[in-house]
Amino acid sequence: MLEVRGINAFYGRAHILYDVSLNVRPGEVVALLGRNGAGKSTTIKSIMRLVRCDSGSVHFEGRDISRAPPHRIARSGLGYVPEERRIFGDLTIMENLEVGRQRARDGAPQWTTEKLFELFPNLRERAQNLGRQMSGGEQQMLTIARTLMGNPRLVLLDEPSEGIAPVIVEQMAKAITTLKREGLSVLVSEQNLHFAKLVCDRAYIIEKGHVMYEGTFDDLEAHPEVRQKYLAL
Ligand SMILES: Nc1ncnc2c1ncn2[C@@H]1O[C@H](COP(=O)(O)OP(=O)(O)OP(=O)(O)O)[C@@H](O)[C@H]1O
Repeated sequence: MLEVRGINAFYGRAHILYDVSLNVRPGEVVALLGRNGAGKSTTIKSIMRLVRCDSGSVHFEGRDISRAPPHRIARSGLGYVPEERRIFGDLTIMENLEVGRQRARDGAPQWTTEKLFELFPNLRERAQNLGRQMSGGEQQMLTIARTLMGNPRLVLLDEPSEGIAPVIVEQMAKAITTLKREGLSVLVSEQNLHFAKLVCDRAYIIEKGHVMYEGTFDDLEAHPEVRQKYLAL
């Protein structure tokens, strides 16, 4: 479904990702784990072509999107939820959702505002409030909901649990499990191993721009030295 092969990414002259490869199969929720600064966001931005990549390729549903502009990639059914929750503070929650609306897509769950309010009940209560009046956790939910309004087949979620209260993290985990049940594929970048374990089928670990591990959470459980080396703070 999503196949990243050997990408090298750069900010200016700084080489950040080294031959990063990973894949997400249809219906899978896959974690990209790693410490602060390991290269998780850069990997996700590289898939969306928001960062310069000099080699390798990205295929989405069999099509090479390595040279496509970001807006074209987003329109092809690949949703992106950035870490820095870019909601519109002067628009209501309802209006924020409308901004994300795209056509229905074959093979993708179809979202309405009503269905999204079932997924994130907090948003329903505050549908007419302005974006800027919401808490960090609610803004995170809104960013995900707005992306879902585009009816994507796969979503890239950049650190959804970062900086939000534990009770909201739990709601987020439940929501992602529902997305999986709806048939959506997800690549989620995370530092929170507990959260990732709750929602993901398997994981990649990235460290200093290199993929160092690929496997299931049971494998990871059985190898505390891997967790210690690449994930412990
Ligand atoms: N715009 C930028 N210009 C230059 N270097 C950057 C830029 N953004 C990130 N970096 C560097 O690239 C490396 C990878 O950063 P990245 O944001 O991908 O890490 P991350 O794993 O997502 O961590 P975080 O949890 O901090 O987001 C870091 O060394 C970071 O300092």
